[in-house]
Parts: sequence; C-alpha cells; structure tokens
Amino acid sequence: MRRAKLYRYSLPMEAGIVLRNQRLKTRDGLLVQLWQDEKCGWGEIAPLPGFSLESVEQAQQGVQHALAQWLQGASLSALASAFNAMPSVAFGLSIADAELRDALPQTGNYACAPLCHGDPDALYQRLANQPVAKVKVGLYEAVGDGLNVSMLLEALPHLRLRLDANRSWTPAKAEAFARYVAPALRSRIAFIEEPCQTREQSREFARASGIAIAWDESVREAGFEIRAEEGLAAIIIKPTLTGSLTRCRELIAKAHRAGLEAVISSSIESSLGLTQLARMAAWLTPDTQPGLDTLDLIQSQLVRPWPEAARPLLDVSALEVVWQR
Ligand SMILES: O=C(O)CCC(=O)c1ccccc1C(=O)O
Ligand SMILES: [Mg+2]
Repeated sequence: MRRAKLYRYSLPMEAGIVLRNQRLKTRDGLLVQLWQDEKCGWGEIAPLPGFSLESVEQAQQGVQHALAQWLQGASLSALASAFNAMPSVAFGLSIADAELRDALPQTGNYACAPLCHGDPDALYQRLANQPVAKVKVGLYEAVGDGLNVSMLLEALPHLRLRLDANRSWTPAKAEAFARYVAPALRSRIAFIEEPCQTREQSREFARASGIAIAWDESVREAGFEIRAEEGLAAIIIKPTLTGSLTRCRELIAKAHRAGLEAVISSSIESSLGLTQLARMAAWLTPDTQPGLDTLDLIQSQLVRPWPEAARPLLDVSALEVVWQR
C-alpha cells in the first residue's frame, strides 16, 4: 500500500539575509511524506531563489506528476533521477525514497563548520573548540578580508579556515587578499571556494599564492568534470542544487577517487532537510565536516529538530496540505 502527502511551507527568515543581490524574506518549499506498507519517508524540495532555475510552483507540478506514477507502481528512485532540469525535486524525492527503504542511516554529523560572523569576542568563544570554520570573503575590501583572516588564524592557532569568495575577485583583488595573509598562515586555509570570476584565474591564484581552492558553482556547470588538479583541495556538493542522491553519490565517489575532499553543504533548507544532509555527511563523507551552519537563518525549525537547537519547532499539523492521494 502506497500513500503520499505534499505540504507547502513558508518560514520567515532572519532580517537582512541577502542572496545574490536579492533579499530573502521567507524560505519557501515543499515537504513530501510517503508511506509504503508500515514505512514512512520524508523529503524536502526547496528551490533556492537566485540559485535554482525551477520555481516552487514548477517543482510542485513535477512532484505531483511523479508521485501519481509512483502510486501506480513506478520506481521512485528512477522517477527522481529523471528530474535533470529540477535538481531540488530529484533530491527531495530520492531522499524520501531512501528513508522508505531504510537506506539513509540515522546517525548524523551535526558538528558542522560554523559560519563566522558577528563581534570578535563572541566569535572567538564560539570557535574555541572548533577544528574548522567558514568565512565569507569578497563582500568588502579584499585587503580587509586578508587582515581579518590573518587575525583569526593568529588568535586561534588550532583553527583551520574554509573561505568562500563566490567568484567575486578579479586577479588583482585575489592577489591583494593573499598579500595580507602571511605565507606561514596559508596552509591553515583548508581551501577558498571559487576565488575568481573564471576557473583559470582561480587556478592561477592557487599556483601563485599556495592557497588551496575548492570548486562549488563549477560542479553544477555543464561539461564540468571532477579531476585532481594542482592546488585543488575539495569540491562542494549542495544536493538541493545538484540532484538525486544517486547523482550526489557519484560526484562524491569521483572526488574521493581523485583524492579530493567532498563537502556536503546547505542550500538553506529547513531543519528537516538539514538533518538529512547531516545524515548523508556522516554516511558518505565521514572524514569531512559538512557546511550546514544555516539553521539560524530561518526563524523556526520544521517537523524534525536539529539536535539541541533553540529555535521553535513547527509541527506538521501547522502546514498546508497541497495534495494527497
Ligand atoms: O557552505 C556552507 O557552509 C554554508 C552554505 C553556503 O555558504 C551557501 C548556501 C546557499 C547558497 C550559497 C552558499 C555559498 O556557498 O555561498
Ligand atoms: Mg560557495
């Protein structure tokens, strides 16, 4: 016996969250709840404005179409993998399918790399016992970023940093950044995600500075192939922007075969989606801390809590059911 329910949610975000030049006031998405015999599985389908090409409305149409076929006996993982044009749908359906088949282990890696922001005193306290943290760079002056990163690395000698420039630097700005990070500190930068506007410029920056890089946006571009490259340390996998669990596993396996780290990372899912990503991370990237420190960007948690998180939890009974069979 198969049954399916589709919910829509809209959760207020903290004030002032800006993504790719657009202010995000609410986080909107779908939850799918599936039953097969005595088993139940959940998935979250949450296209991210500014990043995903599909809208929530388009995703909902796609999900309903796929679920109607699943209820007729079709394989959900095959249906999910067919959603190449809507990665959020492919991921949400495939993770619900994995829960139904008990294929997603329960243990999660909830020790993710904290995102650094706020006043220095509170930040230093928060980082006191952390092996690795993440800093966004490229939003202000590159020299200021260099000074800030150097200060953190000098103040906290046990700490390694992941940086993320989201392709914002020209080669000159990237060089200005590196000039303000002493060579002795550079090896404690685990990587910087996409420092420059082009991949070739980012490779050249890595060669010249000795600072390792990681691919994030590139991984989702047509024709990109994961391979070992000089100066390349990691690839970032954001499943909601990437596709089905099968596709994510292929990319992770390819990265590991090439000697690269694979970092499972948030697309600002709710606590339900984030806990599933933490479980994927414990299972598929056991030696790597995932990049999931985005829970506090949304004002409430949803259905399943993140361990020990303080935010109020919204129960499923508060959600609008948009479709059920
Ligand atoms: O990777 C992380 O640690 C947090 C997630 C994150 O940075 C992010 C989340 C959503 C969209 C883009 C980005 C980004 O990599 O800039
Ligand atoms: Mg990034």
